[in-house]
Amino acid sequence: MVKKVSIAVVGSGYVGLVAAVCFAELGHDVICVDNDEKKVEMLRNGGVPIHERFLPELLDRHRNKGIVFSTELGEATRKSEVIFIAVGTPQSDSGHADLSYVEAVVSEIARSIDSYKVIVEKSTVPVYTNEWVRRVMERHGVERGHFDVVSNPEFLREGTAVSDFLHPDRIVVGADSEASAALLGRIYAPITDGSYYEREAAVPGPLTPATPATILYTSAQSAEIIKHASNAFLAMKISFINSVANLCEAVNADVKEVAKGIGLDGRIGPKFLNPGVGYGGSCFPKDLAAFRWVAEQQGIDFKLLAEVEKINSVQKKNFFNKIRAALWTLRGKRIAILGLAFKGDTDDIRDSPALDIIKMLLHEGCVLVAHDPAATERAKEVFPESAQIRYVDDPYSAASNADALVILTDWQQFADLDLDRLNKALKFPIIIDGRNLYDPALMLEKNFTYVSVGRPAVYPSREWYANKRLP
Ligand SMILES: NC(=O)C1=CN([C@@H]2O[C@H](COP(=O)(O)OP(=O)(O)OC[C@H]3O[C@@H](n4cnc5c(N)ncnc54)[C@H](O)[C@@H]3O)[C@@H](O)[C@H]2O)C=CC1
Ligand SMILES: O=C(O)[C@H]1O[C@H](OP(=O)(O)OP(=O)(O)OC[C@H]2O[C@@H](n3ccc(=O)[nH]c3=O)[C@H](O)[C@@H]2O)[C@H](O)[C@@H](O)[C@@H]1O
Repeated sequence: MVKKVSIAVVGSGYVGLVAAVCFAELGHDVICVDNDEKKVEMLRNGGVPIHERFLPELLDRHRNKGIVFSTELGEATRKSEVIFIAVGTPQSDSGHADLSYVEAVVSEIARSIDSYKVIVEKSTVPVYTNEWVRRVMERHGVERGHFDVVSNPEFLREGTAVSDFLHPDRIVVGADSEASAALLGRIYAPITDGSYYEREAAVPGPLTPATPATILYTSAQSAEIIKHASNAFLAMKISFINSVANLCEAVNADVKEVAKGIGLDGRIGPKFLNPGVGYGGSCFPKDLAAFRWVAEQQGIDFKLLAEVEKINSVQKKNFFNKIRAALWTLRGKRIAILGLAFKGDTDDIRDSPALDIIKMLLHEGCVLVAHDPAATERAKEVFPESAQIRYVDDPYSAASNADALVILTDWQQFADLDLDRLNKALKFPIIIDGRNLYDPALMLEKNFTYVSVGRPAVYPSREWYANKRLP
């Protein structure tokens, strides 16, 4: 039997909405608050603002039962035992995290509080934010005994957010009081005691009743550092393999083989060793900058982080140069673009490397025809349709009569394309693949010029060219 906790989640973005729905799925009573009235209206009326697997089903299951949507933070504060803050913490001009949204929420909580509350940092924040939250509460006249502050960072990935949330590698709870640690323990109990995984309609994932989720209790500062250090480490792994990929290209080695060989070492592991067009998204770039700032503030020169960022930025330029090298000149060339989102399975284009590369191509005077299974509408807000860029509904229309096709996002749909159809659709069968979705040997067999990342390029044979009458 779940011991219900009444929870307010502030922010209905990727993290807030997924957390709120998952807390309802775990049996708690949730009020999800956002100050964006349109979004709240949409959520109340059955809309789903983000592309995330399992989210529509869970929303249907819990809407107006376990979860309600509201714009009233004061009321939600009074009705809840625990308030999770999941608003944005974007990068400011000087690199550090802009915590003004967090501060605004804390001030509102302080103005509304009427009994003991646990305030939880769910947003990614720099170390000592927990201390600042306490100070803001006190400045508003709330006594320390009336609240606790906990850091409970979120590790979900977009695209697999619901399943990540309900099947986490770990739950980190940075609590400085026993009462608040116990309350957080109660919230996550169904997944730490395994009872959730016994349920018939439980969201599937790797955890089972016998191997439930692990909860790690730390100090608030440690929890804050764990979040930044985790993202920085993952970004470092990507920049590392991108550098190895560049070396592989220079010596005719295959980075896929190399990554497999490295990843089989249990101390390294196989994940996050896919080279590509550089990492993007709303988190790695901003969290790396924020972590670097945190280190700087403490007088620590964490040079490695700057190098990770530099490698990432150069990787995008390297890939653009590959496109140029494959096409010789770019002005007026018609290029099919597959992928706009920062990675597959999401409609999120924030800090998408695809958009950076599109910008470079447009700057060179290319004519682009782009397709993405979910992110097109968002991309149109950045690059509105014009004589230079059009958006189409399927990959083959994008390829039709194009001088080359460029793959920028790792959607499974792009890995499953009919290569014969694609070859016929393109004016020249040239693919520059920033996500290594195809086996070069197969591409050779299918008569493509195929350039990928960290692997030898392949070119159709002379006989094939001789038999093909070029348009
Ligand atoms: N997107 C992701 O995959 C992950 C994000 N995070 C962190 O979680 C935090 C939130 O990220 P996202 O969900 O991506 O942000 P988001 O930008 O998608 O959503 C933030 C939401 O907060 C709302 N909001 C802002 N101020 C508010 C206020 N005063 N009252 C009520 N609502 C308010 C906004 O209207 C928006 O709906 C960030 O710190 C991020 O670094 C952590 C793990 C994963
Ligand atoms: O703090 C956050 O917001 C989240 O940031 C990342 O999640 P996310 O940004 O959703 O996506 P990832 O799957 O980590 O991918 C990030 C970027 O790295 C790229 N990537 C990833 C893996 C890889 O091997 N190679 C690679 O280039 C992706 O294409 C994407 O552009 C982390 O993986 C989450 O644990 C974390 O909670």
